[in-house]
Amino acid sequence: MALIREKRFSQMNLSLHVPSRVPFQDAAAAARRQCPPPVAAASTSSTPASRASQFRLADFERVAVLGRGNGGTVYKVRHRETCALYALKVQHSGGGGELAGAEADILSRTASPFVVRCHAVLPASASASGYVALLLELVDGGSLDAVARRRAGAAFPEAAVAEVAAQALSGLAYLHARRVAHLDVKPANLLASTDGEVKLADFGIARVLPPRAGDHRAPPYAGTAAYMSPERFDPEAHGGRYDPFAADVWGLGVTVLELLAGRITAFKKSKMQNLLNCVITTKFNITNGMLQTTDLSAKQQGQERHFNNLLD
Ligand SMILES: Nc1ncnc2c1ncn2[C@@H]1O[C@H](COP(=O)(O)OP(=O)(O)OP(=O)(O)O)[C@@H](O)[C@H]1O
Repeated sequence: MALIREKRFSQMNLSLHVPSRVPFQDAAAAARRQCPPPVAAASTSSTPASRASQFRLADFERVAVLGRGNGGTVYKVRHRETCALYALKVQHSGGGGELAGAEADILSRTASPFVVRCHAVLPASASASGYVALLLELVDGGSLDAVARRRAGAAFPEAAVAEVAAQALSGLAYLHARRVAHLDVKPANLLASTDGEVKLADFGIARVLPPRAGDHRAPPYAGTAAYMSPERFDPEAHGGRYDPFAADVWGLGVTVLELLAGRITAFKKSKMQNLLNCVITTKFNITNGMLQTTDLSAKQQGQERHFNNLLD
């Protein structure tokens, strides 16, 4: 419970120490530059995260702060040479370096339109000692949490939630097929673009799990309590085991309910499963808490972008 309290407390206090100075120029310098209209670097770029040596922090100038979390600060940055826009997640070395490395390691295994892309890991250098930064694809609409806050508690239209659910499930299906469990699925970790794309982000506590059937021993307690399934919230009462993949589906279920209701609601497991199966319009299917998919591509082609107007 102490860990739960610690996590809840840290979630309330989003102004935890993050570096106030990072070694790249700020918006004033950016404004002096002659750049064409800003474009985000292509999410389908062939730049793998492992080619980190191509980029240095000094290659970027800061445009704005996109968000702050427990892991660090995320900046909107512009590449000086190409003027391409990125998100730069800067983490402090007090444990953050290791975490950023794990996050980068997982992101470097992924190349899905439904998962935020990591273009490079920018390691600490002599001039930037203590900082580790992930150079991420910029998702220009921000998190669904922020979108929901702008709507001041108004529920999302069902068609928009269906679209969010379908894309998030596509991301989870992709990850789970590679044995990656996200473990922190919630509106704050789903990013939306003004083009209507939804992407899973923040792999700070994600895990690559060994190929083994059945339940896994519960990973160390981490995540966001409100989005945890009962067996994850209290593993001891469930034999110390839960399925991390089913836990992701649960987190998405709570997310869907929250977007539909405009707040977190109480529910039973069966209700969650029925709700997800009703709201999703693709061939996804939730059976016994697990995500089943068939013929992803056929359904993806038919997706509509219902929630675009929410981002205005
Ligand atoms: N690629 C991105 N494009 C646009 N905005 C982003 C991007 N990545 C993160 N953000 C913004 O920054 C915020 C914090 O990012 P993120 O969740 O990755 O940080 P964190 O420190 O790991 O957070 P947490 O404390 O929830 O674990 C997000 O909620 C979002 O608003």
